[in-house]
Amino acid sequence: MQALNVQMREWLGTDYAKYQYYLNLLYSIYSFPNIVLPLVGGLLIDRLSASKMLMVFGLLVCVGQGIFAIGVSARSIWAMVLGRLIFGIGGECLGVAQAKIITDWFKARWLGFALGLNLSFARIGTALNDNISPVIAAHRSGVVGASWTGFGICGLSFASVIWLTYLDRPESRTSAGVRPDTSYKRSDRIQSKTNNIVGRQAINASCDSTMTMSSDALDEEDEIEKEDEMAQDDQMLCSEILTLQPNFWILSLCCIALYGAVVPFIHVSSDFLQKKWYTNNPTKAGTVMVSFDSIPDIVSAIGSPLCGYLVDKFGHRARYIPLSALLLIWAHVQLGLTPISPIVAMFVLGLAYSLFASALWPCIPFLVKDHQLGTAYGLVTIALNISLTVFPLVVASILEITQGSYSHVEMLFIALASVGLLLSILLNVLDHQQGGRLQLIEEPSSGPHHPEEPFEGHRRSSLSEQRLLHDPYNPREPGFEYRRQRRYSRDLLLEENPDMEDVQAMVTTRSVGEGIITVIPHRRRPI
Ligand SMILES: C[C@H](NC(=O)[C@@H](N)CCCCN)C(=O)O
Repeated sequence: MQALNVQMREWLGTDYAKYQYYLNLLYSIYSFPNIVLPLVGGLLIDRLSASKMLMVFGLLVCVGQGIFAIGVSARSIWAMVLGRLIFGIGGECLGVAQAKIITDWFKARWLGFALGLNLSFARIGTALNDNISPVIAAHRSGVVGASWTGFGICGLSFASVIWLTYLDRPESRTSAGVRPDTSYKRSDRIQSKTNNIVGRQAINASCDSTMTMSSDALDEEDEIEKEDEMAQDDQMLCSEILTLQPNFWILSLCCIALYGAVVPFIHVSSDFLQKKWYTNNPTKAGTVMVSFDSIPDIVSAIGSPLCGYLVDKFGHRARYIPLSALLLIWAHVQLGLTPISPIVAMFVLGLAYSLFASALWPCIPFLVKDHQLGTAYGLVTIALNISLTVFPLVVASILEITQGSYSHVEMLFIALASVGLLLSILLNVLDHQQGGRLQLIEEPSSGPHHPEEPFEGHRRSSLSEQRLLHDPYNPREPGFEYRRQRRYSRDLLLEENPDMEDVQAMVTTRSVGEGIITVIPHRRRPI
């Protein structure tokens, strides 16, 4: 929207004041419903399935952009508003579903890098939109052409949603050892429970059964049944939101403060930079500002996957957050209170943006249980949208009251970054007291898996870090099912030619009907 500012106003034929009202309305209508709806989206993702919901949200994005483009073609502001409303609901919930799927697949390794790469594509999209939309609009087709180009891109995005849904199907998850999606797990569990019951009845009923069960195997079966019962309870309930740990809520507050110190600034940065540095040189401002505006997004497009990689490699993810808050304070002090050229400060801002976004989102899976992930991402997305709704309005009010004084606006951003700094220090202190879960290293596994290893994947962790892991064999611990599956598939894969006898030693087989057996992977216990 901002990219097409002038051209859109000319196309709609409205005066400056009315257009500013429309522009704010189009932005607010995107964020406002997302103060609540990502929670609904997240709960649906946890209770149904991330890839099914991804399809729904992807469709909403296409429908929303289609209605918006129709509105632009017909010069109907209300159709444009409706389009943005639907686009916003779809877009933000789509982000929640994406994060959930990425976490499911990369939780044990490369999570920071994978989430960072996802952020990188969002930033590239923003930078391309900022720079290419005005060029398209400057040609014969104008803003109508630019809006329909946007619709075409949403169509391409929907095609990749379909592809992703295919890649993320239950069988691929199972064969890759990835935690199955909720709806599949539930039907699968009902089936396996039925099989267990049938198997047990068959064994109990036939004294002459050729299959005898050792007492160990019977214990194992009892444990599996107990796990099944416990897992039945592991459906995300709304009431569980209140039981999420304080560190999760502090992280959400960090999200409000830090995004609030970056995104609303990017929205006004073009005007600010022109007023402060290029007042007497509008031509230079006109040519330079496009790229200046995009510096934080471009730096973040490159920086986010790199920072994500650092987080994966060296851990300490929560420590990057106060560091990024310090960088934000530096950038805003330099921009707001000094006459030094803004280029360096804009780079620093982009670096901080990369750093906190790629550290903050990968913290979430370390703070909630697996079945709460969608809801947790939804809640942090709500925090993000509170920030994106409230602070642009605060910036607009400050500009109105101070008659356009950007020094006062910069004071707001410095204050937000400082609040982010304090909150992130508090997060680190609390996390340290609880054993440092947020600082763990998740490293790509390479060598063989040792049976005594207490957690899935190879990881360099200090003793204090390991102490907090409690019992990784406890079905109530976050990621239990995931770890069991990973152990099982890794054990099979590590054998170049898995010998059937070895495989049999890892599983219990049950005859549950004529010609039908169930295979239950054994739980490995630490030696
Ligand atoms: C994760 C976070 N998401 C957002 O800020 C969303 N509002 C979508 C932004 C899409 C890019 N303009 C982020 O991108 O850091």
